[in-house]
Amino acid sequence: MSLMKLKTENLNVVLNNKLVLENINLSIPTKKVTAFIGPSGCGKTTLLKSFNRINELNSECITTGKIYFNSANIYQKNYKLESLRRKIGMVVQNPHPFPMSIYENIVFGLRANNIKNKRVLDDSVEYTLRKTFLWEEVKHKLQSSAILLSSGQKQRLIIARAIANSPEVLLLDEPTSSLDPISTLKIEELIDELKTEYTILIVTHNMHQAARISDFTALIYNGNVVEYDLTDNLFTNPKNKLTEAYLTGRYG
Ligand SMILES: Nc1ncnc2c1ncn2[C@@H]1O[C@H](COP(=O)(O)OP(=O)(O)OP(=O)(O)O)[C@@H](O)[C@H]1O
Repeated sequence: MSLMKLKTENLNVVLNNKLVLENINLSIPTKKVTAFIGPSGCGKTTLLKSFNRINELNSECITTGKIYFNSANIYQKNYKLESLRRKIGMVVQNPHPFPMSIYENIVFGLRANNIKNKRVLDDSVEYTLRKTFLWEEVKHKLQSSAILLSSGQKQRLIIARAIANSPEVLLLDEPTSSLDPISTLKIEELIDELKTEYTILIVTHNMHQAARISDFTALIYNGNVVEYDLTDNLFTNPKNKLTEAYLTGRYG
């Protein structure tokens, strides 16, 4: 378990009376990139959102089973959700920074935690912007509105904002689907850099992207894990006929 950051055990998710995820058993290794691929509607995003219990914001969601995070079951009663969501940050498809300055976007979570020391806030802004390769691009305009950044810069800012909360895990839900090829490449390089410090789970529609950036891949189909393996194995030597059919474009 020590090399595993997250582990699901018989995870089922029902949304509005529909069984969306069925008996998911996955171990997610620490400081690796794990990709979830599969056809539209198969349950990838729901699976991603189960790792920080965001699904529960939908009152019609019923989750059963367990997810261990650092060996504690996050679905146990009284698990502290606020700390869970700080430690497991999430970045979604369309980058929407808060309508405030670049600086304030990044320190938002710190301020919410009552951190007021200017030096600490400044350091966090510089550290996270350097980490996301944005510092040189924005250091002269930290007080400008984040809304004015390009889409690719906004997505890196949102990753910087997640990192400012000192997470252990980053959940990325199709983080490049609205970006141009150059911005996509920058995010992919960033993910490669970030995995030295964080455990990364990514949902992507783009199989080439999964093959390029992930260490492990799970193919989800109809709410089930069809195959989960090292990305190289899954793409070059799939064990399941369904995986082979999906990878060769015969369905999905
Ligand atoms: N709030 C909801 N109520 C009922 N069903 C839902 C709800 N949200 C999602 N679903 C259904 O759950 C299934 C899985 O959705 P999910 O968004 O997890 O799939 P996905 O694989 O991420 O899809 P995509 O690749 O299109 O984003 C779909 O059939 C979807 O229609």
